[in-house]
Amino acid sequence: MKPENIKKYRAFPTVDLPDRQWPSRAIVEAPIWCSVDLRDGNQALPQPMSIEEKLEFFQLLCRVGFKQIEIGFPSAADTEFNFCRRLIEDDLIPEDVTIQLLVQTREHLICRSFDAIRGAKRAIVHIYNSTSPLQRRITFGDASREEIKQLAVDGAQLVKDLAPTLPETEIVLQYSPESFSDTELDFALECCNSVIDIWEPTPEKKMIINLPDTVQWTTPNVHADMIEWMGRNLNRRDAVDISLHTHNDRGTGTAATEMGLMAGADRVEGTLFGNGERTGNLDIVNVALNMNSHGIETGLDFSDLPSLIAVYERVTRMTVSERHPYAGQLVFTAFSGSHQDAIKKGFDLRRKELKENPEVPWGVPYLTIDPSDTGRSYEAIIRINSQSGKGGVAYILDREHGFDLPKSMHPVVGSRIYALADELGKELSIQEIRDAFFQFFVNLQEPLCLLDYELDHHAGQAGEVACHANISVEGQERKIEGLGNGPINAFVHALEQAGLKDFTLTDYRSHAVSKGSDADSAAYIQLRSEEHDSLVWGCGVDPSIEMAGLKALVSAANLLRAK
Ligand SMILES: CC(=O)SCCNC(=O)CCNC(=O)[C@H](O)C(C)(C)COP(=O)(O)OP(=O)(O)OC[C@H]1O[C@@H](n2cnc3c(N)ncnc32)[C@H](O)[C@@H]1OP(=O)(O)O
Ligand SMILES: CC(C)C(=O)C(=O)O
Ligand SMILES: [Mg+2]
Repeated sequence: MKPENIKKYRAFPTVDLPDRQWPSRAIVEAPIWCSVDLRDGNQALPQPMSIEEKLEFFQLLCRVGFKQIEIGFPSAADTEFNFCRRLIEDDLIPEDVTIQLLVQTREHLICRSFDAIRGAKRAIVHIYNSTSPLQRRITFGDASREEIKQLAVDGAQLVKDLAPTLPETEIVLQYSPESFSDTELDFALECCNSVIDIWEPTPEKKMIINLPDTVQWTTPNVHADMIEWMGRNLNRRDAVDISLHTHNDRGTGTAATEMGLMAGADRVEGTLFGNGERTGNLDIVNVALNMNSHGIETGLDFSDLPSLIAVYERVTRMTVSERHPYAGQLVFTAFSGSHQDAIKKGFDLRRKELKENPEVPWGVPYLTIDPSDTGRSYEAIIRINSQSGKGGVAYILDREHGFDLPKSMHPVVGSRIYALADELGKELSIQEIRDAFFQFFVNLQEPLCLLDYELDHHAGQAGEVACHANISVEGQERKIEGLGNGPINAFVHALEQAGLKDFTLTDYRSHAVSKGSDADSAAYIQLRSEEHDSLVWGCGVDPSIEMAGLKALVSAANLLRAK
């Protein structure tokens, strides 16, 4: 903003609460959760959900484990009303789930809402009126505090009067001093206490006081102070569940909710992935998974985020951004080399430690949780572009293609492959990484090519093997033979006899390839150039472990010649 424009804004007042307790408290248990996807989320969609879409979303919320679900604003529109009727008439509300509806403290709207819930076993009737000075002055045309409090009182009284007309329905009252976030605390308290006094809740039959961070005007610590102050001063505190309802205007919905819980709130309203007015409601997935990541059970099952996202994106026509906490496509993905190195080492060590102790606590650098706990596959964790490192390339070749490269081979393979990504100016797919590995290191046949070979295991002195091989060198076929204490040594000897050995074999590994359609073996051979004192690694892949070794040697010899 330009300085002259900033002058029109004012600092937000803080709360005088020198003995505040919340900063030294920790979250140790989950709150009561209430999804407001079908109301606050829905009311903010360019194209609100149809009845069928709301129904699919409702069933999804039930599967996740929500026991309280705000299903809409039935007095607002026929779709909303009919959705509520559909749930009740088709008996679609699970026994342990309570529906909640929202309604302004206006008589005709409350009456219509009662028509909507007729026949329900239990319903939370959520009434609200705006209370802030801004709304009193602007929305309600300079209404006095008394007039605004009266809206709350009249609304609560009407709900109390109507409740006995639905004897089969247990009515729970919820009151929101809407715009609580910029309401004077003493006035918010006055409105809430008036409603509590009318409803007369008991610890056995509680009511809900929802304190909405309708528009976030200030920092989350002030929100927490406000919640702690209200908790200390509300009438019948033991008969009231204090509920949080944060939005995200300052990008601090999650922080405000977590601090609000530390400040004593009992309940949290929010939506999946933070859909809702403007910057959205609190993202419940975020808060619940934050709790899981500290070892707290929440009663909400977010173990398959990809399938949740698929339904959410289809029915709301919103998208989950790539950087969205826990849910975004890229939030567990490392492109950069140093992160990949640490993650690969973390996973390797974890695999080892788990064998000794299946309960070993989570601890992988850069990953606050195990991505597989939210249904994310490991393949997305490390992706390769020009910023990547050897560890990342080795991880993909191992995890995705089954090639467990010797550690000293990582630098040469890594640098060759991320240089290719740089050259192409793009991320390499898993298949492209395999193709590049094969192109540069595996079964190389130029200029030296092993056409076929035979081994005689009873040749020479005890234990020696004779190798008779047909090779071609720059297109010229030759027959060569040699003796050694194994096939590779015998082949090396054959090359030496033919004047083709200008190297020393310095390392050799092999293993069965655990991925892929064919059962293959992979062998890795390191050669040192006798002339240039340089080292190269080559790889051979073949169904026969013997042939894989010979191919690895030929690949390495070819790489040495290309130096
Ligand atoms: C922060 C939140 O998310 S609050 C929830 C917001 N959600 C929605 O509004 C979605 C559903 N709403 C609707 O469909 C409509 O607004 C309805 C059906 C509820 C009401 O429709 P209408 O009466 O046609 O229009 P509208 O909402 O503009 O009504 C505004 C009037 O209600 C008054 N009003 C607003 N809230 C309240 C309240 N809680 N108690 C009493 N009066 C209220 C306003 O002061 C205004 O009065 P005025 O006409 O004398 O100026
Ligand atoms: C109706 C209330 C709870 C609301 O959605 C808000 O204040 O944000
Ligand atoms: Mg809201």
